[in-house]
Amino acid sequence: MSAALLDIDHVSKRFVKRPSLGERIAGLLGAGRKTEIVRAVSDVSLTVRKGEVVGLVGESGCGKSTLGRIIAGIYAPSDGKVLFGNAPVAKEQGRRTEKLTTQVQMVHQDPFASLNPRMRIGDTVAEGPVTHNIVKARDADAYVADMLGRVGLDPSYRRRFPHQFSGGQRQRIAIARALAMKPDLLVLDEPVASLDVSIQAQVLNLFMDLRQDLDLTAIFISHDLGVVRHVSDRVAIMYLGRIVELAPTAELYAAPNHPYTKALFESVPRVGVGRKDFRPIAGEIPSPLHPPNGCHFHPRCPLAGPRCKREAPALSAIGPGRASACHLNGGGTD
Ligand SMILES: Nc1ncnc2c1ncn2[C@@H]1O[C@H](COP(=O)(O)OP(=O)(O)OP(=O)(O)O)[C@@H](O)[C@H]1O
Repeated sequence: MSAALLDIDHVSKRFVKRPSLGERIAGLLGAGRKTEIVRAVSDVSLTVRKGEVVGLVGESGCGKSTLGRIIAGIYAPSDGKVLFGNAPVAKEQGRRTEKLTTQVQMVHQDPFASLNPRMRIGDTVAEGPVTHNIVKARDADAYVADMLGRVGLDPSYRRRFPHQFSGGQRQRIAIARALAMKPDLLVLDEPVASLDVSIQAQVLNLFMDLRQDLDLTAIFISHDLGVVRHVSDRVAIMYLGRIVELAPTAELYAAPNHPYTKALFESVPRVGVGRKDFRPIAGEIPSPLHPPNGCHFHPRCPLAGPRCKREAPALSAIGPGRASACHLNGGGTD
């Protein structure tokens, strides 16, 4: 088994949500909202080995992007630490977060928003590697041409602007930009969610090819269980800021353990004319401003007992390489 490359150690992230001007004025009249704390990520620990792809799955708002940004050094955690090759990925400088490594790169969901519309894509791809002395300015043009070729784009496209590309091509450019930094770890945040299904398959296949060619390690964030199954070696299921289940992909899909994971699988519509064999998860995701006590999933869990309301279950081993955070696995729910 290869060595740990990334060590996420008891990481939490809280955002301070301040009231808007209107809410502050309403506050003066006794009806406003106070400053509140959003608990986006709560006490997450995860180790990722070199060459591994770990999928991060969960419903909207469960903290996937926030965790991804912490791993990429864009946000500093409120508590805990993220070590990449035994060194921190970021540190806080007053109110700013300073990223300390170029070896972790992130690919964002919306390739149009993440590319500067006024820059030729060749300059966009070259900017990071030249700034960080990964390539000399005089060699940048050939370097960019090589990177575009790797992601299946014609190298002559480097003189074009982002608006001249389709969504799938823009996502390839975003991947080329990240790869140009010669990263050891990629964090891909919903990289295909904004693309048509047929284009999604092309970008996923590109990722799989690059993974093999470059021996990439990656965190692949998605709400789509089908996509994650295709690309990941292991999967972490998140619910309201916590990892509730972690397992090798094949085992998770064959036999999910946590009631939330099971509910998530059952909520996925399956292909089949006139079939109605999916069940949406009952109830709403609670707000991370006021997460429920105990197990965060208990208000929606068909198996919850009194203990689930009072005590948060720890993410504990349930078999080799598998962990789940449910009282049903030990001690019961009473
Ligand atoms: N900068 C921020 N300030 C305040 N709250 C934030 C900030 N970023 C995220 N949040 C809140 O933190 C929670 C987790 O958000 P996050 O984007 O990490 O979830 P997600 O699982 O990636 O969801 P989605 O798939 O919709 O992006 C949400 O309630 C979100 O509103």
